[in-house]
Amino acid sequence: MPADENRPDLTDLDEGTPHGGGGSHPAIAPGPGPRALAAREVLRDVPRVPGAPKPDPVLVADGVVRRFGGLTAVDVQHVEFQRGAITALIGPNGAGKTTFFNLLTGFDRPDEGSWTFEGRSLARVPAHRVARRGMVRTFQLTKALSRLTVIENMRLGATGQVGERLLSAMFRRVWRGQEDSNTRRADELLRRFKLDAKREDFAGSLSGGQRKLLEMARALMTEPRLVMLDEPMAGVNPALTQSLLGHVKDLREQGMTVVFVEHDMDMVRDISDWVVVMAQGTVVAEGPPDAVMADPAVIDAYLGGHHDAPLTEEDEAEQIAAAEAELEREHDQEVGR
Ligand SMILES: Nc1ncnc2c1ncn2[C@@H]1O[C@H](COP(=O)(O)OP(=O)(O)OP(=O)(O)O)[C@@H](O)[C@H]1O
Repeated sequence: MPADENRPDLTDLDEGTPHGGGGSHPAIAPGPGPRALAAREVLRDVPRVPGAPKPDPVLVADGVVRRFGGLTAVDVQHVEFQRGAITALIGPNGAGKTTFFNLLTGFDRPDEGSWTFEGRSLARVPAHRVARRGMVRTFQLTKALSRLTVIENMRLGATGQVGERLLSAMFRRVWRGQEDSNTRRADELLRRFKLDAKREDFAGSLSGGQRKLLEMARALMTEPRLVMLDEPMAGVNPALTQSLLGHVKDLREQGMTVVFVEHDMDMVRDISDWVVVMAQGTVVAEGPPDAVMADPAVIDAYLGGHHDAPLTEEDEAEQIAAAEAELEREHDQEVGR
């Protein structure tokens, strides 16, 4: 996404917003459900440090490194995601969140590292197999998928996930033999996501929010246990925000684990049980939303680490001398010397 769009308001980072209230979005569905309460309770005593062990981790990554030429985009030593919880992965632009998502879900390969889902290694497992094992991610509707109808997109979701171009190319082949049970499931999901009226419309004609709902509904075709959402709020207008948040919370109430990347701090605060913060490829902080957002290390990461350190006397004298010299130069120019 373009830099700076949807960036968190830093003034907002250290102010607690009451659950479900305030912020740029309308209030969301009332009160946390039983699984939300259970997830928060189970995470209550987890140490608030990067790499903290979780009581029941469903996804665990170790030493995952991805370099692009000279740039190390991801260098995650250790991170665990708690089963049944909603975990937000946040961080400034370029922190490596999407790259880390791509690595975990088999859309990209790391230079180093290992990770497991439900105790089984996923290293070198391609994306469509990762999906069949129960871990899916949403991905944006590209032009190719926009030219298919809503129901066609849903049927493709049932195939697991492969590169989008291939997905689109596979469409005709996949279409045959898939009609019955998959279509039933697709129609059920479309009803649940209130997209049934759009069944025969081209996906490209949907609004931003409806596309996000379709992405989520499509990801559920494989009956996953872990759903990874990449910026679910990007491009969603306020009218659909509440519905989207409700659906994400509903995934947790149905027993799924959710990990999402998001810049929208209201959403992060409202629905996350736990927040993992990345900066410059590494995990720099972890904890419950309000604690993380008040953490100086997090604010520092968003500010780029350029906090002013106290000046030494020498530095101060140097700065004053430089400023005086500058003033003198300006004065000389003014008087035409
Ligand atoms: N295919 C690529 N080739 C080269 N550099 C890449 C590639 N993909 C990502 N990068 C670089 O890796 C770094 C991490 O990018 P990534 O998109 O993962 O960050 P992000 O935290 O998801 O950022 P944003 O919040 O802006 O989406 C950035 O410096 C980016 O420019």
